[in-house]
Amino acid sequence: MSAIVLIGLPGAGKTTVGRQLARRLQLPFVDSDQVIEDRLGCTIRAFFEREGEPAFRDLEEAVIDELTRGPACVLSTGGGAVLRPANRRHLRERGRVFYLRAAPEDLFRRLRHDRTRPLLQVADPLRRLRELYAARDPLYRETAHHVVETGRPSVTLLVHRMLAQLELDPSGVAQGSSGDEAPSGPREK
Ligand SMILES: Nc1ncnc2c1ncn2[C@@H]1O[C@H](COP(=O)(O)OP(=O)(O)O)[C@@H](O)[C@H]1O
Ligand SMILES: O=C(O)C1=C[C@@H](OP(=O)(O)O)[C@@H](O)[C@H](O)C1
Ligand SMILES: [Mg+2]
Repeated sequence: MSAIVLIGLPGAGKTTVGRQLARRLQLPFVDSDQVIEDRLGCTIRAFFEREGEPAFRDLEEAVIDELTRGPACVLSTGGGAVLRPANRRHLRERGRVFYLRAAPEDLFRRLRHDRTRPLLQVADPLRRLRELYAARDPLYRETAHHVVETGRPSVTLLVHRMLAQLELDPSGVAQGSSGDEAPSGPREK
């Protein structure tokens, strides 16, 4: 296993939880959005506005391919990483994937003053989050090995729960039902 991967909608806590999880596991923390911003030399929001979403997705796909081949790490992705089939395959086959799930209303509460998320700079961001949830929840579930409910628990508690999952199943091989396994069929590795 090379990467412990966090996926989920904007505001789910991928960056925040991933950083703390990496610290606990003494693994490097990598955020694919941060890698992209470092390479671009500008923010993702600025790049989205200048070049459009498809150009961002091309870059994101290349970065995810590269990072999932790299050394062991905790890898937090951008919320749209699961849109490309190649990303879904690479993340699931090369990593241990946690879907951080939260309801659109919780995400809206966390992000309503955040101006860095390009897809949410619209008149009705809650409606947009509901649309994103409807479109992407099946893709997150298809990609994930574990689903973690993130609406109420603190970041620290979430990290504890993820560490417990990793201890239950350290090899990445399914060991029967543990209550929060993603119902997405047999493991592929
Ligand atoms: N479990 C949580 N409880 C409360 N606030 C959270 C939780 N997880 C993340 N946050 C807050 O939500 C916001 C978005 O978190 P972030 O890590 O940037 O999400 P993502 O990377 O998934 O978009 C941040 O302000 C963060 O502090
Ligand atoms: O949901 C998305 O499509 C996106 C989410 C962002 O990351 P966060 O999930 O960390 O906001 C970032 O990758 C980009 O703005 C696109
Ligand atoms: Mg993030």
